[in-house]
Amino acid sequence: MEERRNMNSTAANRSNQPSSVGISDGQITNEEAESLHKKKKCSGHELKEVTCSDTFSDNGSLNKKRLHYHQDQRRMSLTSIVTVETPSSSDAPTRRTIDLGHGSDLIYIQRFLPFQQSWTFFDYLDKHIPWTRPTIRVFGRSCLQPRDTCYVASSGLTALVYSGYRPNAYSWDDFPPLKEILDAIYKALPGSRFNSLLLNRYKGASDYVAWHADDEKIYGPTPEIASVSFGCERDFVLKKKKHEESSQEKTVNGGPTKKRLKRSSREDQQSLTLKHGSLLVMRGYTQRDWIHSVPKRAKAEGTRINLTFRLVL
Ligand SMILES: O=C(O)CCC(=O)C(=O)O
Ligand SMILES: [Fe+2]
Repeated sequence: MEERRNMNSTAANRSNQPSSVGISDGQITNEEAESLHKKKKCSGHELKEVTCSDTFSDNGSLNKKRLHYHQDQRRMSLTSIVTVETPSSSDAPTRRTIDLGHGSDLIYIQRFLPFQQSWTFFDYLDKHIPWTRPTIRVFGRSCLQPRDTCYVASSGLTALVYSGYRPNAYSWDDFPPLKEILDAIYKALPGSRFNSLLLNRYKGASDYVAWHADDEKIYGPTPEIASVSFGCERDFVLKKKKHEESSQEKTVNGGPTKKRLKRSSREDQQSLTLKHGSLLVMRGYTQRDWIHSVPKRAKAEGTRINLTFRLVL
C-alpha cells in the first residue's frame, strides 16, 4: 500500500491529496439512508451523495445532467470518460465502465450486493475476521499500518510481502461467507478468477490507505482486482503516475510546462465514493499507470470494511 509497492510519484504526493473530480454514484433510497444512519454513524456523508445523485442516477440515466451543468461543471467533464452500459435485464444492477485511457479501466457497480445482506456480511466480517494492525516499514521507518488487515489465500501460492510485512494466509474454508461474495463476483465478472483476498478495516475517519499501486510481480502485468465495500462509504481516489518522460522534461525545462499542468489537472485524477455493498473492479494497466488511495476523511466516522480479491499467478 503506501507502505508497499510501487512508490513512483507516491512519496511526494503523500500529504497532497488531489482536489478530486467527483463521480456521484447514484442514490440510495430514503429507507436505506435511514437504515444506514441507524446502523452506523457515517456522519451524513451519504446524505450529501443523495443530493448530488441526479447526474448519474442509479438506473443509468444521464438525462438530468444538463440541469447540473451550471451547478457543477466538473461533473460534466466526466461524461466523456464515463460509459453507462445498459443492464442486460431490468433487475441487474447498473454497471458503469470508466475508461482511464491507454488500456486501463474501472467497472463500478454500486448496488452489487443487496443492502441488508451487505450489513449481514459487514457484521460477520467485523466480528469473525482475525484482524491485525501490523507494524510495517515505510521509507526505512517502522510504523503502525493505519488500518486493520487480514489476508486469505488458496494454499501453495507465492506469499504476499509488502512493506517488510508478510501476512499469514488464512484459508477460505475458515470464512464461508467470503466464498459467497466471491461467487457473486464471478457472476458479475464471467471468466475472471481470484485466489487471494486482502481485507482492510477502516475503524474511523483517520484510518486510511495512502497512495500506492497493487503492482507486485505476483499479480502479473495487468492484474484484475475486484474490490467490495461494506459499511461507511469512503472516497477512493486515483491519480495517474507521472511518467519518467515528464520528470526528464521537468529537469530540462526547470519546471512543469503549462501543457503538462493542464493535462495533469483533470483527466489524470478520478474519485469515486465507494458505497456500502458496491463493487469496483480495476483492470488492464490501472496498477502500472495509476496509483490509488482511500484518504482520511473527517466526516467518515463509521467503520468500513473493504475486500480486494486478486489473482496470484
Ligand atoms: O479500501 C479500499 O477501497 C482500497 C484498498 C486497497 O487499495 C488495497 O487493499 O490495496
Ligand atoms: Fe490497492
